[in-house]
Amino acid sequence: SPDSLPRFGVPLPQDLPNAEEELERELDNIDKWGMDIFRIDMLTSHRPLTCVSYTLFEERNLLKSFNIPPKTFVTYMLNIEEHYNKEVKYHNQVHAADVTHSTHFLLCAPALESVFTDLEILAALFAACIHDVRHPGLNNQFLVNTNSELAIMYNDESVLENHSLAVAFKLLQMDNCNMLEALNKKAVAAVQKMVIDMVLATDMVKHMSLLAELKTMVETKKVAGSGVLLLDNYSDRIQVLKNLLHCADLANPAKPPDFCQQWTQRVMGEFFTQGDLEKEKKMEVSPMMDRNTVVVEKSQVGFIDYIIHPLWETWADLVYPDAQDILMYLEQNREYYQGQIRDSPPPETAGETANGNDKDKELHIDLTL
Ligand SMILES: CC1(C)CC(=O)N(CC(=O)N2CCC(N3N=C(c4ccc(OC(F)F)c(OC(F)F)c4)[C@H]4CC=CC[C@H]4C3=O)CC2)C(=O)C1
Ligand SMILES: [Mg+2]
Ligand SMILES: [Zn+2]
Repeated sequence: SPDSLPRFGVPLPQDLPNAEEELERELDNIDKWGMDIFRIDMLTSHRPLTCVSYTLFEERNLLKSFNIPPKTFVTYMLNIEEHYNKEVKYHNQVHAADVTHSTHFLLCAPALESVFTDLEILAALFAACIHDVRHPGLNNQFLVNTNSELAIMYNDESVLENHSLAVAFKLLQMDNCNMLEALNKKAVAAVQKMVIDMVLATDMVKHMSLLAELKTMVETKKVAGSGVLLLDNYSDRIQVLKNLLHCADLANPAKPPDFCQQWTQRVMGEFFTQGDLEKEKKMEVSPMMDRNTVVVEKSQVGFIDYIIHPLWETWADLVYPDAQDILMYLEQNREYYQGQIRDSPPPETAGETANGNDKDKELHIDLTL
């Protein structure tokens, strides 16, 4: 019947004869880390978020469990997808679909089996879908420095993250978009609180404190007899979910090399666009955003060494041994970028400078001159 939904939630491109079977083949990998989200973006005429989220909610039986009418779910998700900015090179609907898929994969870890309730899983997937909606391709610092409407609205505090949350909950109230309408008030309030806590935790200014808490949790990790994590209070449960979404948001360097490199191209394209705008406005150009000075490969090695590897190493400890393959991709990508840095000096041996002098002696001489 005409009002029945397309099989994958979204209409497929007419000019691609076997789009449906191609898409089915890609979605067969939905439980795998290496699913090709870029191909799904192409096969769905740039609606990967609605397609992936609809497929995941169906696979996890969440539509039936929470009496979410499929039509309402798809209407809301298409609306959310429309509110991601296609002109933005990185923080667009493909990133949202990728983070949603990565969130699903991380929730599948055996160490987390039957740890989270369906309501918590719904909240985590929903948070991933909406976490960057209406992202302008500019970072919080820029919005604050330019006294933007948004920065004033949110008093300079996690401006983008607050904005995405407000837009997502506002869209829920539009005609036949309220996918949570069948949940009781208590459940809606619980989902809303978890989604807010998780999305606010994707602001990179929270990274170091989030990682410190995760490290503490790993050190004091309580495991049930079956090997699954024991999380017996909201604070511990939401802390794992915050870190899970943060890991999904920071998963690009831990993906297969060709996907990692596509994400890098996209994010540098977005960063350089902001850098150009900062130059135009005679502002100081933000780190890693000056297209004339940035060495992309060096930025990636630094990003992996300072941010990505410490986080993923800790996550891998928490769910040991479930994230070992992800760590392998991360180390492989780090070596790739390190190798791409032209005339990169050989790794220094301990205690010697490049020309073989002893570091301390050389430094001493400098100090006395
Ligand atoms: C300069 C250093 C030696 C020391 C240092 O402090 N940092 C961190 C840093 O400078 N940051 C922190 C992360 C910020 N950031 N960066 C993102 C991002 C995504 C994908 C990237 O490439 C590839 F994976 F696709 C990427 O590459 C990077 F090299 F640019 C950056 C987003 C992460 C989450 C939310 C929004 C985006 C966000 O807030 C940017 C500023 C260092 O990186 C190394
Ligand atoms: Mg964000
Ligand atoms: Zn994001």
